[in-house]
Amino acid sequence: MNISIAGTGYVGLVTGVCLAEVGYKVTCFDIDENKVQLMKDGFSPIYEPGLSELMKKNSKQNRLFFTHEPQEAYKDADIIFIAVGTPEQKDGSANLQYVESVAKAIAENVVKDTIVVTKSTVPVGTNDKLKDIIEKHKKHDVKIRVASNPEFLREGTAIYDTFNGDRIVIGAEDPYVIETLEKLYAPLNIPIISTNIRSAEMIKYAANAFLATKISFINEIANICEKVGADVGDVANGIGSDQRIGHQFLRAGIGYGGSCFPKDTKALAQLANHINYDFHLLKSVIEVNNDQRVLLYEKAKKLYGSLKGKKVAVLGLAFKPNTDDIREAASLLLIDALKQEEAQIAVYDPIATRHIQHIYGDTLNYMEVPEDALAQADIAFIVTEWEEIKEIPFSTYKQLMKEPVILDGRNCHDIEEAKKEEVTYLSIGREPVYYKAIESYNVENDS
Ligand SMILES: NC(=O)c1ccc[n+]([C@@H]2O[C@H](COP(=O)([O-])OP(=O)(O)OC[C@H]3O[C@@H](n4cnc5c(N)ncnc54)[C@H](O)[C@@H]3O)[C@@H](O)[C@H]2O)c1
Ligand SMILES: O=c1ccn([C@@H]2O[C@H](COP(=O)(O)OP(=O)(O)O[C@H]3O[C@H](CO)[C@@H](O)[C@H](O)[C@H]3O)[C@@H](O)[C@H]2O)c(=O)[nH]1
Repeated sequence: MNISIAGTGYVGLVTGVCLAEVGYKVTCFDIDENKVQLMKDGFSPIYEPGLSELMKKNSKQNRLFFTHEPQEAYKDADIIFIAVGTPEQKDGSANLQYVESVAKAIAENVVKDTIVVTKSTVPVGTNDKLKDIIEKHKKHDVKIRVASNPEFLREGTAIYDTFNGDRIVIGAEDPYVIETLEKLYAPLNIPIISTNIRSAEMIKYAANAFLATKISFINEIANICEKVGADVGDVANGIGSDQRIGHQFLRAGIGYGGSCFPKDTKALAQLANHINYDFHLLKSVIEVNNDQRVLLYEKAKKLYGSLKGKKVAVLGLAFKPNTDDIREAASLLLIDALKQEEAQIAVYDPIATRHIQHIYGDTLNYMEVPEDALAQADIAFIVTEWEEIKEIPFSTYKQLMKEPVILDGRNCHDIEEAKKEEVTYLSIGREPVYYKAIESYNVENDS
């Protein structure tokens, strides 16, 4: 069975590599020529633990190929996965130009019966549209069948998730398609849920919206905890122990980011809007997240009034650990606000720095180690909970900073430890720890 993948972002490349790993011949196609050359040379264009090794192994064993020629990719394919981006448009809805252009390219190049499977996250009804586009533009008399097969992998654990997913969703109406895809995925040994195409498309948005709802819910509980002397960590543990609720996605913090939750929640709200359904709950989830993302900055403002000229360290730039992705990362909003205030900003991330550098150029100081960012800093912001950032002890902050004022957006440290170590430590949804009154501390305002 020949498999082709259109788009070599996280989803496309990981899917391609994992299917090659279980024995299929896979051709990955991308319109970005440089990216394709990089992959042909054996390098992964994205940071994802374990990916480069599997890429090299399967290329060497002649199961994994890369091309930027659509004809080479599509002509002999039995199954073509569409895995290109569906970014957010100005009004929040999903931009379908990339999936639609893949559909056209498929139509122009296929010469045999093919199943076209959409892995990209697309609004309900898109697969029907793609089928129409293919039918309209196809050059040969071949049968094109379509299926929706949404992807649930997380960045940073994408390979693990692909081999250990909770379920594979196959949305298709044609029994031949269902049977073929069930066979394709059989080596992964993951439960398959078969639905019609529209339900499969909806499952993806509903899953992301539900997880985002859990996060915004716990973040609101956190904000209340701060005001009433409760600890959100204990509360999350207390409610999460109820199996009906579960522990996952109850980590309070500075909101959700990344390439999926922000755009997919907005796209679902827009989808509802288009059918005149007011999705109140989801709109609130988005609003809560927008407020949450500026919380650390607001805490700093309450402490100091103005941040002009303050030396600040931003620890962690990626939207979460184990990825270099900065799409919709909380660090971006924080840096923008700090720049506006004319603070002096030193940033550190184990791997995402170059992407931030691309945006901010020489307006920030880029540090190779976190200690250099902390040296003589007035305030440290913990934005991404990388292991190595979590492991920095309070003693290091004390030793290096002018005065240890730590604003932790990911609740990386223990409150009692902060008290014992005599640092100022403000986190999310937990008791604030103030040490030594900096003259402008405005503790009353914080209550
Ligand atoms: N990133 C994730 O963790 C994740 C997880 C599940 C689902 N998704 C969804 O999967 C889709 C892809 O996301 P991503 O983050 O992997 O994408 P990405 O934005 O990282 O990469 C998309 C790739 O597609 C390529 N491309 C654009 N137009 C093309 C065309 N016509 N033909 C071939 N290649 C083309 C681009 O050059 C790019 O390399 C999105 O719909 C996203 O919502 C993403
Ligand atoms: O308890 C939590 C869990 C996550 N987050 C934040 O939520 C965002 C997303 O995290 P995560 O879900 O781990 O990362 P993604 O790689 O964006 O994966 C999500 O988005 C993908 C793209 O659709 C889906 O495939 C995955 O199933 C879904 O988890 C990040 O900013 C996290 O910091 C929290 O704030 N608290």
